Amino acid sequence: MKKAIIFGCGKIARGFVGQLLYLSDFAITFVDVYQPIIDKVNTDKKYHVHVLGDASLDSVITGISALNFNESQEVFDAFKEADIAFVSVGGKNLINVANCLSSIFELYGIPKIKKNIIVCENWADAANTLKDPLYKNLSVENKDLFNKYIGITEGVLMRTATQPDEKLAQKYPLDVWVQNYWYLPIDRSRLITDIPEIQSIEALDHFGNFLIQKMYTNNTSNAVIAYTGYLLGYEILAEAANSPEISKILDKTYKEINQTLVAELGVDPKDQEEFSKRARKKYCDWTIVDKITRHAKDPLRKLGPKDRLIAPSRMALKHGIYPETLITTIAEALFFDEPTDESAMELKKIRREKGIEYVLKNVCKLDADEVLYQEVLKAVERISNEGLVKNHV
Ligand SMILES: NC(=O)C1=CN([C@@H]2O[C@H](COP(=O)(O)OP(=O)(O)OC[C@H]3O[C@@H](n4cnc5c(N)ncnc54)[C@H](O)[C@@H]3O)[C@@H](O)[C@H]2O)C=CC1
Ligand SMILES: O=P(O)(O)OC[C@H]1O[C@](O)(CO)[C@@H](O)[C@@H]1O
Repeated sequence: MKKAIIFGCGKIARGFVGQLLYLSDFAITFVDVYQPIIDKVNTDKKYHVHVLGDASLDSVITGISALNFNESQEVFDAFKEADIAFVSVGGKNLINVANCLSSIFELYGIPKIKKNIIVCENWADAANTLKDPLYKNLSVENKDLFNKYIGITEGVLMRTATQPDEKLAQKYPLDVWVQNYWYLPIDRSRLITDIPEIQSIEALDHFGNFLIQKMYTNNTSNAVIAYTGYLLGYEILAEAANSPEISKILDKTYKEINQTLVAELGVDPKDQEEFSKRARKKYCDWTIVDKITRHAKDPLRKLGPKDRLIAPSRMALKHGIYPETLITTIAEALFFDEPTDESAMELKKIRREKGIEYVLKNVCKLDADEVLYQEVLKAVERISNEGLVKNHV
């Protein structure tokens, strides 16, 4: 049996990468930092992936075990034995994975067997975000070995792995409810050796800016639906996406996005239009019952300069396109104050104590004299006058 190691044991690790590996006959070792999930994997030794809308495609995943990242010798052994490695921990945690891995390599060396690590995150420049700090911390000798034996590449995640309601999550903590979508393209150019055959994973020769195109189409429009939907009082993403108010906004959003990405990335206009239609269809899909609060979660990350709102808005303005709905969404995201979301509570605290302009400068990293900064301030005033944020100030 082939072996894989997955850093992260969350919804995408278990519910997407894990299912593809299981169906391709791999034994899987998950490595996480959250002990309860590790214990649960090791006790139950199986979990169920529920494919929304078609239960005949469900899998009961077996052949699994889990480690804590602090079990360094065991993590090293599992990495050494693995035919392939994946990472899916949330982009902002990649630095932590990089530090853990470089410490492990410094302790036990770099296995002299060519191996690829596939980074699976919604994060601009995901592969380098892991690779650069990992590499920097290695000794000269290990840097040489790393260059010879380790490839770090990235994939584009287009399957949604939903957040189940509390009762289900408590009863079946390892199970995952996922979109009926399977394709996982990765960038071939950064592989150090061929990858083993895995169902639905394809190494693309012309990967280029695919991750950026996906993030600034799917995740950008997802943010429009989520932050607007939250302020309008919707709970489920598909309800918001299909609502008359948000449908109208989305007509404009996809135009803004498509024009921007055609200008910035040089992608084919027809392809980009089709790509954006698929994104819209996905978020309007009633079979994917998923909470707005999950999609809007972590606004401090999502308002960052390289993330789904600020970066494409800047690109649009640079090309003379006015991203009206993206600007409004930035303003709305500033008021996402879901009490169960730590990042939202932190944002609210900063906003209340230091003001909107402070957030724009320090979270979004906007300059006070740039157009986007001024336009977001106008949008904040507009949505405040419209009464949209009256319960969220
Ligand atoms: N859930 C979804 O529908 C989709 C998620 N994504 C992206 O996939 C990534 C993972 O998302 P989810 O699986 O939904 O998140 P999740 O929150 O369900 O799982 C993340 C897991 O990583 C673990 N973790 C955090 N720091 C770690 C570290 N230093 N070392 C090892 N494990 C660590 C956490 O304990 C958790 O188990 C994110 O970048 C997300 O943006 C992309 C497309 C769809
Ligand atoms: O936490 P993030 O970055 O929004 O990642 C999860 C999102 O990615 C998506 O798959 C978008 O492609 C959404 O369905 C999901 O909300």
